[in-house]
Amino acid sequence: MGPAALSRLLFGAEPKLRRMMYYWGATAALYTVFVGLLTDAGERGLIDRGDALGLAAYTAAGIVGSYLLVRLGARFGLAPTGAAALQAVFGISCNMWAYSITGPLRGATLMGLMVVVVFCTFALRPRQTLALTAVGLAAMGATMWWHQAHDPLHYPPLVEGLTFAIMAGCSMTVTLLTGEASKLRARLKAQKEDLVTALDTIRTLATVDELTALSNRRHMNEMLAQEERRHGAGMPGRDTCIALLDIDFFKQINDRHGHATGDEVLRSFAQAARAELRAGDVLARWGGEEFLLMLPDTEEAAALAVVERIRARVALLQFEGMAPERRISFSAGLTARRGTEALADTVNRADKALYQAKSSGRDRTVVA
Ligand SMILES: Nc1nc2c(ncn2[C@@H]2O[C@H](COP(=O)(O)OP(=O)(O)OP(=O)(O)O)[C@@H](O)[C@H]2O)c(=O)[nH]1
Repeated sequence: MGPAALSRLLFGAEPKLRRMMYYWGATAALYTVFVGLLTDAGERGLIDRGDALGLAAYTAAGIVGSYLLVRLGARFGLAPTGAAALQAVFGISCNMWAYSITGPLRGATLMGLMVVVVFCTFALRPRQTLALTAVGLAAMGATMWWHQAHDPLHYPPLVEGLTFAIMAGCSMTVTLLTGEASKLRARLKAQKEDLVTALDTIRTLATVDELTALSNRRHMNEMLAQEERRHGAGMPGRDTCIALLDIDFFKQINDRHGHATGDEVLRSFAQAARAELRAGDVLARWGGEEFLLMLPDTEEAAALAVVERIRARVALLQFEGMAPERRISFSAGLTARRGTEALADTVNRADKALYQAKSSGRDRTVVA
């Protein structure tokens, strides 16, 4: 099994789960350092060795338990927030235990509570973090109270009281500050999502014709340049055909039936033409009632067949308010790219052919 497969097995493949596993790894490393220090203090006789080993075993079991909780929790319906809250409660219990066995070092163990608070801000909402901080303070307060009541010689009430007040002040401040940071992060995330949506809209506006949903002229120019690059890059060059299609007597349609019907004709024309194209063909609205069709890797005869298929389909279109015998027709100029000429020159030739189609009676395709 390769390292990637092993990592997937241990930490899952889903990005959110992997992030939670990463937090687990970081906290596990921190616990290991704490436990290592406490065990060392036990070896040096600063604290009871048996107590230190007991806490080390409890922490090790907690690390394994947390791993299973995060890795497998989702399978049993446990939300990541639930897993994080349980880990935080475990962290608080470690803190209570550490405070109780570390004698003169106990003040330093209170730093652990800060770690729990900061950990929560990554996985929980600010209110939930505040609630867990309150639980942590209550738990530590109870621990301190119990010790000063049962062993006032080693846990002087005044020292315990002051220590508690300092700890409560600090952890509340940290909770509130990290809460603000969380809100800021959430705001940034929302802004990022808004920007992505706005960018999507801008991209659509820049490339799509609003009325027909075809590519617009700007996008078509990009596609022409891309097609030029494709051939320029030494790809086996087959024919690229360009056709310009222009609806006949469109002004009449607008004048007689209104602009809305004119728009409807444009939309239906686009839909009908698109239905006859392959995936690689590109149809764009080139101007008012003029459309540019690019057919890559297509011989002239095949391109002509496509344009005539479009003509047959367009002729079947019917519009409300228009007599059934009033057919929509279009004129077209079609040409194949010659050698390595710029596609702009091919388009110009198609334009001239279109002009000929118009002047020789319309409803026809002239091949240049
Ligand atoms: N409804 C509608 N009309 C448009 C749109 N864009 C351009 N037009 C109209 O299309 C008409 C084009 O008219 P002409 O260029 O004279 O062409 P034609 O009437 O089709 O004549 P031939 O091309 O010579 O057959 C103009 O009246 C434009 O106002 C649009 O988006 N919607």
